[in-house]
Amino acid sequence: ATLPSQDDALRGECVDAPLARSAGEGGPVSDDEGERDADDAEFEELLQEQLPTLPEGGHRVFIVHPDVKWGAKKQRLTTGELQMAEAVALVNTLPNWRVVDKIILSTKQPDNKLIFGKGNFQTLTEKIKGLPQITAVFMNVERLSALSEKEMKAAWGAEVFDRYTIVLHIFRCNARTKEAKLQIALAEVPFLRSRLRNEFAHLDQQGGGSRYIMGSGETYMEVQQRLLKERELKIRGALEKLRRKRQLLRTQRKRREFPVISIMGYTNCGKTTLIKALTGDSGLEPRNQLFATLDVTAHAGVLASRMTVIYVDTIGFLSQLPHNLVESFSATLEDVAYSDIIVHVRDISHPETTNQKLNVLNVLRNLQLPNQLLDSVIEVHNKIDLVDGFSPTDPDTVAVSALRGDGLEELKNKIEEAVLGVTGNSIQTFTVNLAGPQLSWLYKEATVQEVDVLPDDGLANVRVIISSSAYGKFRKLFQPDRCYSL
Ligand SMILES: Nc1nc2c(ncn2[C@@H]2O[C@H](COP(=O)(O)OP(=O)(O)OP(=O)(O)O)[C@@H](O)[C@H]2O)c(=O)[nH]1
Ligand SMILES: [Mg+2]
Repeated sequence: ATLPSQDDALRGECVDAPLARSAGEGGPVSDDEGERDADDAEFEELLQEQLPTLPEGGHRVFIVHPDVKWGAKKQRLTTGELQMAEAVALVNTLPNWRVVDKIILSTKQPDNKLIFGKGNFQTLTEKIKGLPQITAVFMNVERLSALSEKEMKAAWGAEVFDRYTIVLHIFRCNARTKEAKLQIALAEVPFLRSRLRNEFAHLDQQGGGSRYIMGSGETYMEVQQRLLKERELKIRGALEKLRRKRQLLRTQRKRREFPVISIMGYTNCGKTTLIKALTGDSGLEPRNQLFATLDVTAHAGVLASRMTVIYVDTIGFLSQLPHNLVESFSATLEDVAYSDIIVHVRDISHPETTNQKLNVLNVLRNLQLPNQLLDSVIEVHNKIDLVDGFSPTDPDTVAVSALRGDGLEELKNKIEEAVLGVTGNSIQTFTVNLAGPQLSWLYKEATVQEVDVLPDDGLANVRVIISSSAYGKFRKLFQPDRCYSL
C-alpha cells in the first residue's frame, strides 16, 4: 500500500481550500511558476514523507488562555480578552475546527510543567471533564514542552495543542507552492524531534529504546535521530535551490527596471485585497482567514503616470509567532530587502491595531533591512469603511478601503512620489522634433511613457521617466527649447 502524500492529506483536511491556480495570463508574476524541472522529483520525495495528520472531521476545541499577571512574562499593552479573541480566530481558521468553550485563567507560575498551580489546574481539569464532546485543548502559550503536553493529554483525555502546532496546521492548510510546503516541512522538524523524544521516553520505560539494532551499531533512537537530521538537511538543500532560482528571477526583474513595492502587515489586515484593488488581478484570493497568504507573489500594476510597478504580496505577521516558524518563513521575506518601497497596511478597525503596528515594526527592524528602505515605509490605514465616522488623524498616512476602493488614487500618487524619490528618477515631458534623433535617444536612455504627436510642425510631446544623469545629458545634447516637469 502506498502512503498518502502530504498533498492528499492536505486535500482531505482543508475542504475549503481552493485548488492551487496556475499562473496564466493576467495572473500573478509568480516566483514559482509551477514548471516542472529536474528538482521536482526530489521535492516530491521530501514532501511525501508521512507527517502527523489531522483528523478529517476537525476538532471540537476548548481554549485555555493563561493570564500572567506578574513577572517578566506578563503581557503588556494587551489584555487576556484580546489574546483570547486571537486564539479563537486562529482555531476558526482551521476547516471543521470549532471552539466549544474557553477560559482565561490566571497563573503565577507559567513556567510550571502544568502552566498553572495545583488548584487552578484542578479547576481546569474538572471543567474539561465536564465537557465530554471536547476532542482537543488549545493551550495559548508559544510552545509546550513534550513532557507538559504528555501530562496534560493524560489528565484530560484529549489532544493538546500550543500556538506552534496550531499555526503549523494553519500553514499546512494554506501552503500552495513548493517553497511554502518545504518551509513548513522544515518548521515541522522540531515538532517531530520532540515527538521522538516522547516516544523514546515511552520505549525506554519498557527497556526498548536504547537497545542496539542488530548488526547496525546504532540504537533505535540514534537511527531515528539520524533520519530526522538527514531529512532536515535535504529540506534545507532543496530550499537553497529554490532560493537561488528566486535570486535569478530577482536579477531579471531588476533588469526590467520595474520598481518593486512590498506590501506588508499583520495577518488579515487586507494586503491581498489591496493588491487586488491596485492591480485588478482577478487571480488573487483574499480570504477572511489568518495566514491566507503564505507565498511571496508579485503582481504588476500601473500608476497614474503609466509607470508600471510590481507589488509583492507577503506573509502576514502574528504577535508571538513561534520561533521556528519565524526562522523558516523569514526566507520568504528576504526579497523585501530588494524592494524600493514598503507599504505597511493596517486594519484600522481592529481593536488591537496599535499592538499590531508595534509588532510589524518590530519584525521589520529585525529583518535588517537597509535604512533607506525603512525610511520609505508608507503607512496605510485600511478598512475605514468599518469605522463609523472615520476621520483621518495622521497626515503622513493614507486612509483607504481596499474593499470599497476608497483612497486608492491618493495611495497610488503617494507610491509614485516615493518611487521617484528613492530611485532618483523624475517624470518629464519634452517637446521633440520627430525628424531629429531625440526620440530614439529617449527610447534608449529613459522609459518613454507617452508620445503625443502635435498636429503641425512634426513635433511631439514625449513623456518619460528619466534618471537625473540622463536628464542632464539630454539637456546638454539637445538643449530642448521647451521642457517642463510634471
Ligand atoms: N470591510 C472591509 N474588509 C476588508 C477590507 N480589506 C480587506 N478586507 C477583508 O479582510 C479579510 C482579509 O483580507 P486579505 O486581503 O486576505 O488579508 P491579508 O492581509 O492578505 O491576510 P493574510 O494573507 O492572511 O495575511 C477579507 O475578508 C477581506 O475581504 C476593507 O477595506 N474593508
Ligand atoms: Mg493575503
